[in-house]
Amino acid sequence: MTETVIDVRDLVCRYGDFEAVRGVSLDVARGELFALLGTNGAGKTTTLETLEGHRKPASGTVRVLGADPIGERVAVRARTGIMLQHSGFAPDLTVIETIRLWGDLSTRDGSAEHALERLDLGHRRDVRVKQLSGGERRRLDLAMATYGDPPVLFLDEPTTGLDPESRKRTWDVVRDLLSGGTTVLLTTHYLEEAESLAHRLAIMHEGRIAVSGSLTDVLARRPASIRFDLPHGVAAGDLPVLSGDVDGAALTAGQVRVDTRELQHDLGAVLDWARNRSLRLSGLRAAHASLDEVFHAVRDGATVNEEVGVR
Ligand SMILES: Nc1ncnc2c1ncn2[C@@H]1O[C@H](COP(=O)(O)OP(=O)(O)OP(=O)(O)O)[C@@H](O)[C@H]1O
Repeated sequence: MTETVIDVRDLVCRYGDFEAVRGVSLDVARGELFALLGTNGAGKTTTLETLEGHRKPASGTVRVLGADPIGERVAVRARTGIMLQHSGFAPDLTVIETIRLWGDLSTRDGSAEHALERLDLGHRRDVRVKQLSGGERRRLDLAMATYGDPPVLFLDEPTTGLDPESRKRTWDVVRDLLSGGTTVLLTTHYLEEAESLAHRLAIMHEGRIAVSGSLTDVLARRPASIRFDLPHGVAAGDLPVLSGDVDGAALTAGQVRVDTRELQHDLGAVLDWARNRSLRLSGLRAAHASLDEVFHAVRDGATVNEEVGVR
């Protein structure tokens, strides 16, 4: 049986009269990475802050390793690594002094050198924090969050501002931690980060989870597409009967664009049709919806309140 490490039930958070989180439920199993995506102001950071014990829910429950992050703060903090969206460093301390200070404050045992090496910061150990690049600071943040190998990590936009190379290096570190059994809840604005790392994900919009599940579950919320150029001499009425919708305006312009929930069936029908007529379909493309398309549909309100795949 999979062990639930992070459990959020019907979470509501308010800032004064404003309801920033409006009934969010999610769970994350041991060794799993759950990515929380969403529009600006969707409530991702607020959700994360309640799990980190920084914010008291207006209602609902949050549990980390079975404990209440506020009521059992000391026990939970010792076992969670937190990477905030914005962190404050003492600018005149060196990198190694910063992480050692962190180690002294932490209730976890760990090695400052190991934490730095893991994030490829060993060669920067004697540099003052104020001299680090933005990307190096972000890596120092992650080194501090992962100091002493906590079993749970909360990462709030860990790769924002990193160049693609540094981002990929960070992903490798996160993958290593996952394979060692670490449980991760991550927020990000980079959809490819969620595609690359997440076992499951949710897209939040205006305080609610609009859609969640595995990547396959989430992509299945939007129709797949089939595209090809209308072959020369073929009339629109000659096209095969498909379960999906054919875009009439595109057809007038000589393009066949079909949005379908039955990709395999409709693609098979198109290929059979072309083979029987010895037609060559130029520009043929068939694809599931992308995460980007699902995200935009959520932002535009198309799939809000259609949760899928929540265990
Ligand atoms: N301290 C605060 N006081 C009042 N409103 C706040 C406060 N912090 C956040 N909010 C509001 O709550 C909502 C959720 O904010 P939150 O930071 O959780 O969103 P987010 O999904 O993390 O956004 P982003 O992707 O932009 O970081 C937003 O409308 C935000 O303006």
